[in-house]
Amino acid sequence: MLVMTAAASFAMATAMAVVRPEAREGVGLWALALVLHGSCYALYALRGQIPDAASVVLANTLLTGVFALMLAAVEQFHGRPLPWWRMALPVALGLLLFGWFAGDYRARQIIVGTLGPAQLALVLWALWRPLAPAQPRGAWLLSASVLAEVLLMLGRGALALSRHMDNAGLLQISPTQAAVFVLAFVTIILASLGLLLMTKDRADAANRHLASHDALTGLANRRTLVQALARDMAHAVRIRGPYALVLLDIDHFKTVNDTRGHRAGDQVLRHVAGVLAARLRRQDLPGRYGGEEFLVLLPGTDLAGALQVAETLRQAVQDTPCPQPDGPIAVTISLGVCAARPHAPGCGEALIDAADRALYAAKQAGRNRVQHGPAPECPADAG
Ligand SMILES: Nc1nc2c(ncn2[C@@H]2O[C@H](COP(=O)(O)OP(=O)(O)OP(=O)(O)O)[C@@H](O)[C@H]2O)c(=O)[nH]1
Repeated sequence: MLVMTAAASFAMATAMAVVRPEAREGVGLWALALVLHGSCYALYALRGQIPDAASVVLANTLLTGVFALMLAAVEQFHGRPLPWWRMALPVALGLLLFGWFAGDYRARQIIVGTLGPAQLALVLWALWRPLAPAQPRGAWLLSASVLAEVLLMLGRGALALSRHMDNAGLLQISPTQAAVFVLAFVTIILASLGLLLMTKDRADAANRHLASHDALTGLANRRTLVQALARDMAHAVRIRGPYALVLLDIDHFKTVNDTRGHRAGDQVLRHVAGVLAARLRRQDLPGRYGGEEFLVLLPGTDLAGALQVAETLRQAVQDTPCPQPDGPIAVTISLGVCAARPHAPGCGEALIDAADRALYAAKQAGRNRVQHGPAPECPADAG
């Protein structure tokens, strides 16, 4: 069983190194912990055949190193590097105690039963603080495994303390000992899968965000806007409620690119996105519709409300120049507004076309202004 646990640890470490070779989210540190874990159990298995300094002192000290690396891995997952001394401290303490009590199996069980749970409690603390991971299923699996290991070590420590454990040693075959090794085998695998699941869930969430948001401004991208509009239309048709759109475009943006450079142009786009997002209600959805054009969806808003929102946005952009190292860039926007009480799902496209025409009118009228058009005719067959 000891050899199997060692082999499983090495195999799991290899799998983790292969599955996520970038190893930036604690996976590399966790794989290293598994290598130490495998080495520790390999040394346990050689008890009696190699000097006790290796099979007792080194093996048990390696176990404190395993838990220290697990803590470092979880901290790294959360983007908090663990100072080296916090890793070294329990290892140094372990080396001292296991060296001192090298000949006393019961005393060593008491040390493992106190130092190990204390280290693993820190792992759990680091895992859930200050906030639970957004997708907690991997963290739950890891926590349950770590908790089982903690209970196991506490139980063995308590048995040793109450002298209900004879001093025969690690390789004594007993049902308790066998259960302990099976549980240790299972928990290390489940805990490792828990961490892998955490990194996978995080990567999936990042991919979903990438697919639905504009990489430059962080706002919703065109695809998300179109999907949200279709969903909103169905809702607005059902409740026969008002719905409005604002299509806006940065004025003379080409001049910004030409005179201040493309990088400054990108910063102006980010800046305008920030101003829009800061001024809107939670239920409104601003997004980048293309190039230097933004679309704002305003559910439950009539024309008067939409004109008010558009004017607030225009004023806010005008009042907030984009800060740059070589001097702020004054920015203005032109806005086209359209509102309707949609009666057919196909009204969304008609609304965008109408807002586009209003935006064109705003540009023609001199820019830095809001224009609105009449409520559009929706496709007759769509409702
Ligand atoms: N920096 C940067 N520029 C972009 C991006 N997307 C589009 N553009 C530029 O936006 C500019 C749009 O220019 P035009 O369509 O002529 O519009 P404009 O200069 O704003 O003029 P008006 O809209 O009529 O006021 C072009 O120069 C595009 O290259 C981007 O992601 N980053």
